[in-house]
Amino acid sequence: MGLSGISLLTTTYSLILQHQSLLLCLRAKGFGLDLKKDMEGVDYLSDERKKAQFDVEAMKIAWAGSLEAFQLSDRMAKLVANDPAFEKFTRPMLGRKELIKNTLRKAAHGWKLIVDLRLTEEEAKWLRLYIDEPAYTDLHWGMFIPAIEGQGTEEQKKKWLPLAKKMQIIGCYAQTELGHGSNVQGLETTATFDPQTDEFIMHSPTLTSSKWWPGGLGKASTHAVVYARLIVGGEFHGVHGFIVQLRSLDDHSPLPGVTVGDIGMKFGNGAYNTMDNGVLRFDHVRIPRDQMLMRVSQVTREGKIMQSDVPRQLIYGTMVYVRQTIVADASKALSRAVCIATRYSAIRRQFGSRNGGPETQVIDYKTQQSRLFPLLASAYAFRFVGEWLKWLYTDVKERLAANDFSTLPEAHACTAGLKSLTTSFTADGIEECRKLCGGHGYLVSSGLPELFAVYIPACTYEGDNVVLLLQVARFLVKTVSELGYKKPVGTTAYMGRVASLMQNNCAVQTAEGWLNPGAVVEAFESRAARMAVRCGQQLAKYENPEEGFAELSADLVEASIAHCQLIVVSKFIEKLQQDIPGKGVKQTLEVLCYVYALFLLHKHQGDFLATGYLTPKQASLANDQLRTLYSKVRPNAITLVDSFNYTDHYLGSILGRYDGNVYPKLYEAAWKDPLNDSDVVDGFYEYVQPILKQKLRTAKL
Ligand SMILES: CCCCCCCCCCCCCCCCCCC/C=C/C(=O)SCCNC(=O)CCNC(=O)[C@H](O)C(C)(C)COP(=O)(O)OP(=O)(O)OC[C@H]1O[C@@H](n2cnc3c(N)ncnc32)[C@H](O)[C@@H]1OP(=O)(O)O
Ligand SMILES: Cc1cc2nc3c(=O)[nH]c(=O)nc-3n(C[C@H](O)[C@H](O)[C@H](O)COP(=O)(O)OP(=O)(O)OC[C@H]3O[C@@H](n4cnc5c(N)ncnc54)[C@H](O)[C@@H]3O)c2cc1C
Repeated sequence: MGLSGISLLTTTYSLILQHQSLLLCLRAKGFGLDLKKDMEGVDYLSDERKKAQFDVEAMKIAWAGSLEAFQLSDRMAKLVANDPAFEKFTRPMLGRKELIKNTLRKAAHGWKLIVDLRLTEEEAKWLRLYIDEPAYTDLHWGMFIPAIEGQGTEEQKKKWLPLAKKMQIIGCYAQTELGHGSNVQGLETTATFDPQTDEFIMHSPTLTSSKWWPGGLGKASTHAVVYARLIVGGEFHGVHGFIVQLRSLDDHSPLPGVTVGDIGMKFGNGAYNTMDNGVLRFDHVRIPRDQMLMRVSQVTREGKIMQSDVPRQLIYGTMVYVRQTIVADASKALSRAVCIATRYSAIRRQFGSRNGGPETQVIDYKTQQSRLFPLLASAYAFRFVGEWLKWLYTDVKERLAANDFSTLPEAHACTAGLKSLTTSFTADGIEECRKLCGGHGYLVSSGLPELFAVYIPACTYEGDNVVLLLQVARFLVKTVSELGYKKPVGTTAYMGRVASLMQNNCAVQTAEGWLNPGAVVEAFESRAARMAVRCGQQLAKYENPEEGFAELSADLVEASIAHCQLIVVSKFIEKLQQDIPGKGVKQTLEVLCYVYALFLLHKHQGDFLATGYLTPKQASLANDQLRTLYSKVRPNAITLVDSFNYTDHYLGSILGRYDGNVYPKLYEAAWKDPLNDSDVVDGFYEYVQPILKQKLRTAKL
């Protein structure tokens, strides 16, 4: 018997096992048989795993970034998965109060582990990821502490950071208000200096000045960094951050003049409802002068404003930091959804049975591949661009500490643009994964609805994605307008070759011609440069640049997307120029890199054609190549998602189980639903039976 014969037999056998275990479960409900007799311990995806053309263990390390990073992440994943305190299956069924209490309990347990096991900051971040539940601690560690680190003076850091890092105070980041989020300069909360008492008076003068949204504010925080209009001597001196105590450290009650609470339920069950997003109002609350974060500007005892050499934009610095972390998190959320959809697509069969043989695995349908594999490739692309962005941010942070602010504008543009690009794509990608799983994807037990609900606000928080792309557009327009006298550097260096990028057209003649990193990068550079220059030319027609910018904003957003996609493609290609050990690892990543680039090229071919860089024939060759690439991904699909090294606990999905034992577990889970605790539903006798028993007086229905 040939290899294919053996494989057919094994597949058929796996299928029979699945059907057997399903039958056992069915009987379990109907005839009282033991559910445990389902095929626990069988790996239904083992055939798929045998198809891998690369070393999976080496790919896990490439995905993690290094052996050490892999080991660290793996240790934390197992620590969480093996600790019953972090169970999360019941989460979507909890009421809000229970949900929040449950989250507080988990956060306390997580903190205890951090202290008892003396975990490093890096380990704590992985622990948080695998606990997989948004909590007030995210804002405390992710925004309150970074705001003090970035905007506080040495003295302020010395006073507040030890308290915060030992969690003797809990802080949040209170910027957004009911009336303003995007427009930070439009905030209405006031901080008025009182020279008599050497204090600031924090006040909420209008309803719309109420702080609204800050995570951790609603119920947990004792303190906040509050962004408010600085008023000294009756004059407005811009928006600044102030450390304000909100609740008593004894009994947690709000301090006098402070009104604080939760803003209410958000989208989905469980999901982001584990977070106490809050509302906050001040009624002339006094704080000492030294609680204004004073690295950027200082207010003296006499009420003088002193500006340091630090640019004003540093007040927005915490957002740059968090946007960078959000890019790294996009690859985690997308890869998680893709892992679920890929494994399930290999288990799920529909149509195509011949002579009583097995039906076709849905992953073998070309349409399924053309929807799923670009998402898989994007997860890897975002992982590598996130790695690069972390490096960029670390570099900027070191420079800022040394008062070198030269790279801040580029860091702002990159973090804003990539945050927008990766979160929008990931949110859409998770929903696509749900659809790729058919009906079962809509079940909470697939893990996808909650993942979607918890993820989508990433398109809004830390800057609405369109508002952020407009920031990138400002940066691009400025770069284009300075081309005559200033050499562009960093991610806009390609603009320095704008003349040739505008002139030279694509030289690709065959589908294989697209398997060339130079050709791919040049295509993305030309498209981005041409779109930015075109916007610049259009803008020049307006007398008032702001009016022109507003009028052309939709085109400017598209130019920003083109620029950001170029960054992701280039960073993937640069990654592949590094040494990546392991049999077949680099080759497999090369395939994914081309899938990512050519998928984008196909999706946005309108841009490439309209800018005149490509001919329709060349665009069509790219699509031909894409089809070939999908066939190369297919045998590696399962092991590519195994390489994320996600535990079943983290995935939280029956469809995405490592062993592929989907049907029995779905069936079992259904019977665990509280609705199935009794055969006759609560309310039947009051509301259903009377209808059944009614005697209709009219026969017209
Ligand atoms: C269990 C135990 C656990 C243990 C702990 C473990 C550790 C856990 C760690 C967890 C980490 C996770 C952290 C992540 C959590 C994520 C949760 C998210 C919660 C959400 C928070 C928020 O949403 S906070 C609020 C965010 N708000 C915004 O983003 C507002 C968006 N708006 C703006 O950014 C701005 O207002 C603006 C940029 C859109 C406009 O501002 P403005 O009108 O002032 O500016 P201009 O357009 O005129 O620009 C002026 C000038 O400034 C430049 N610029 C703008 N922004 C920046 C910037 N950020 N940095 C640098 N420069 C900037 C701009 O380019 C202009 O420059 P010119 O040179 O003048 O052109
Ligand atoms: C889950 C969640 C958690 C949050 N956590 C915090 C937190 O911890 N701390 C905090 O301070 N804030 C927090 N926020 C608030 C968040 O930062 C803001 O909601 C966000 O910055 C968007 O601002 P906005 O709500 O004012 O949107 P808006 O600006 O009102 O956006 C509404 C629409 O207008 C469009 N728009 C706005 N301005 C422009 C423009 N100039 N040009 C074109 N279109 C425009 C937008 O694209 C969008 O379509 C959180 C929000 C959410 C959803």
